[in-house]
Amino acid sequence: PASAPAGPVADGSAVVVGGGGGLKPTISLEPPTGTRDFYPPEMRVRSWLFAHFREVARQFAFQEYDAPVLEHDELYRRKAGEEITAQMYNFTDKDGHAVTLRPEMTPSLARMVLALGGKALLPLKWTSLPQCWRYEAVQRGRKREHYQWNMDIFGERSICAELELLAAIVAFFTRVGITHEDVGLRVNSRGVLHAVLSSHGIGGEQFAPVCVIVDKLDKIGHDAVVAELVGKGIPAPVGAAIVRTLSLKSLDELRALMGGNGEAADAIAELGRLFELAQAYGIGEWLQFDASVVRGLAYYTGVVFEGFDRSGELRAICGGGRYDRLLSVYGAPSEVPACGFGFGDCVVMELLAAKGKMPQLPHTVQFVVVPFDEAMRAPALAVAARLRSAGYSVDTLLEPTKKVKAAFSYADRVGGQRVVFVAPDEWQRGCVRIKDLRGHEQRAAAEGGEGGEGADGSSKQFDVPFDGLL
Ligand SMILES: Nc1ccc(Br)nc1
Repeated sequence: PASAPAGPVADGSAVVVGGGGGLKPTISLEPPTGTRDFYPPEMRVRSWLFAHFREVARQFAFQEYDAPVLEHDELYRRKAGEEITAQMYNFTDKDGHAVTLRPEMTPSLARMVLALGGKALLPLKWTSLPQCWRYEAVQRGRKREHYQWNMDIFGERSICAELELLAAIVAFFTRVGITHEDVGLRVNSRGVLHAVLSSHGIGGEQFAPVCVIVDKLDKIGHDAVVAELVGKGIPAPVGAAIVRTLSLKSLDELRALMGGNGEAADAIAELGRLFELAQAYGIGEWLQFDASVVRGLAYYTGVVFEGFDRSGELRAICGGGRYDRLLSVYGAPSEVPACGFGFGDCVVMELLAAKGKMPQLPHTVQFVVVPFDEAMRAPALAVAARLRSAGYSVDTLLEPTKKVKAAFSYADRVGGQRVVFVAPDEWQRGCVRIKDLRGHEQRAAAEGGEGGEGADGSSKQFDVPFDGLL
């Protein structure tokens, strides 16, 4: 504001950047299109969310890894018509290399596991919290980056791997106060789709593009899906049969339609086993079979799943599935079974806000050390150092002040819980004066006074020997 002083003042009030006249930035104050700044309040929420992700990963015995945000373009060359590969944030670098900001983490993970070769001790359970990117046309006005919690298991062919992943997702929701009445997990298997295509003599190379098209059913509708499948050489009656399997509402219906043996029957039996074991894990109420779940990534080969909010207001909260062929596609000498999920940081925030579960995370500091004057600055630093050596969070008032009000004003602003005054008289006696600010607003309200004084007139302040400050 124009009235704000140009420089620091000793009354503890905030100095406003750019005060003393209109701000005339010589740079853009906005981050690049589609990206976000995380100011401290938003960063506290993000750190809170990531801490829950990491704590669940720890409880499920996953190990954290990371990879460069920049990858070779070739890692994502899948030609299955996916949106994710059509919107890559890719470019040619100064060495002429075709590179891209990663649109997802799974290919980087597959590359790392393949690089380990025989040294990869399977099963392997790894987690990461990568920032992932896309380049969308500006008019869509959508974000171009998000953080996506990844959890993956390599080396386990049975649905016990999917069960760990689903249980981890449930554990996260439970930790943040979201219940199975708020959200659910839709589960299906691409094995059924693969069986339908095989039964019509349609080869494996068409499987991924068909899945990508069928995943658009909700968006473009039945006829458009069948038409796009025809465009991929899938006769309309086969396309209609595929779409029909997606509308089935139960495993029994699916079993009845697909018959009791062969690839479809195996996929259905696996799903039945998954739902049965889910009960033992205590997550049965969260899961439901949904034949329409396909997910839009080309490399899924088996069970697929997604988290959804039961109000129907939000987009998918998370999604994942089995991808047993990805390492083979990258050249692995034999098939390495794998499954995993991605859980973005945006939709879950909308969900928490809608459910009133957003955390209140004020900035707090345990001690604010205040030198009485310049002569007390050195002792004040010694006091701060001693408190920090004991593990406390300590802010030091950089501008000495004799005004208790100024000290309180600053301490209030930075969320200080106690103020440590370092003044000559107490220091002569080897002491500092500590004033407890916690709850003083309540005391002030109760007494209608300035606060800082106890109900019995005693102030919540006490002198403490410097040597006893631990
Ligand atoms: N794949 C991807 C990357 C970035 C965002 Br925002 N959404 C999806």
